[in-house]
Amino acid sequence: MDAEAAVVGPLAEDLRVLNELSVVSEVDADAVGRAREHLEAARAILAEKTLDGPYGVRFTADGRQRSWGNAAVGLRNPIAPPLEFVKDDDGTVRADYFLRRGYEGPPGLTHGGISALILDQVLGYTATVNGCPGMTGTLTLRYRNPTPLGALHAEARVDRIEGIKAFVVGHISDGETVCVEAEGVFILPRWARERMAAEASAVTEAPAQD
Ligand SMILES: CCCCC/C=C\C/C=C\C/C=C\C/C=C\CCCC(=O)SCCNC(=O)CCNC(=O)[C@H](O)C(C)(C)COP(=O)(O)OP(=O)(O)OC[C@H]1O[C@@H](n2cnc3c(N)ncnc32)[C@H](O)[C@@H]1OP(=O)(O)O
Repeated sequence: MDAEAAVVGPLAEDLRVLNELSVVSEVDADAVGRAREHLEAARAILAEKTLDGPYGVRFTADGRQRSWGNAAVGLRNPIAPPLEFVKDDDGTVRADYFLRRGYEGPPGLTHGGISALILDQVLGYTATVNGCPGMTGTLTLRYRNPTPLGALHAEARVDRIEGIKAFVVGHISDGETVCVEAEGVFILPRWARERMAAEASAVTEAPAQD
């Protein structure tokens, strides 16, 4: 982990814990007030210097990609569980992750929208690392069984690629039972196709070099 990650990663992790405590803490009103005074002090320090816009995608000096603001995988983003992906030799992508009690939807269970967030990211990443990056065009979910909170597993594989479209399938399980199944169509957008075509023709038309 690089030096910046070692500083900002633990901040996001602290905020994940605070998010859960906001839901489950049973301390009295006086204690809540005291906690908020500390949070106000932290807010003032962190707000001293900020980006003007979203984090976006950044690159390190050696070319590694940082999606640190991403709501599913972002190292800096306390909303992100976060997910960490492993890619198998056959192109399958897997993630073991843990959902704290702040991700609740139905009582005691994972919110269905959170499962959609996770599957969108897992399937989209799978398309990208299998050579067909794209925006989510359509994401179809089947909520087969209730999804618990806690330790969960997601995985995805490319079903087929048709030109600019990757058809990806995947699921979330609790280790034993498949809870949510997903199918996604990921499409290389027109603007990206046009940019790539322009770059290809610029290379073709470049004068020969001695
Ligand atoms: C070098 C550049 C690389 C560029 C990479 C670009 C993106 C990569 C982004 C991230 C990758 C990184 C990691 C992955 C992680 C993240 C996963 C989360 C991703 C998201 O969270 S992302 C947010 C939600 N997502 C949107 O915000 C999309 C909004 N929307 C649009 O940006 C356009 O709407 C788009 C691009 C979908 C299509 O636009 P377009 O102009 O390219 O489409 P066009 O009309 O040319 O159709 C071309 C062919 O796609 C078919 N088609 C069109 N729309 C369809 C649809 N909705 N469903 C199924 N098929 C569809 C047509 O039927 C035709 O098919 P056919 O050729 O067979 O006739």
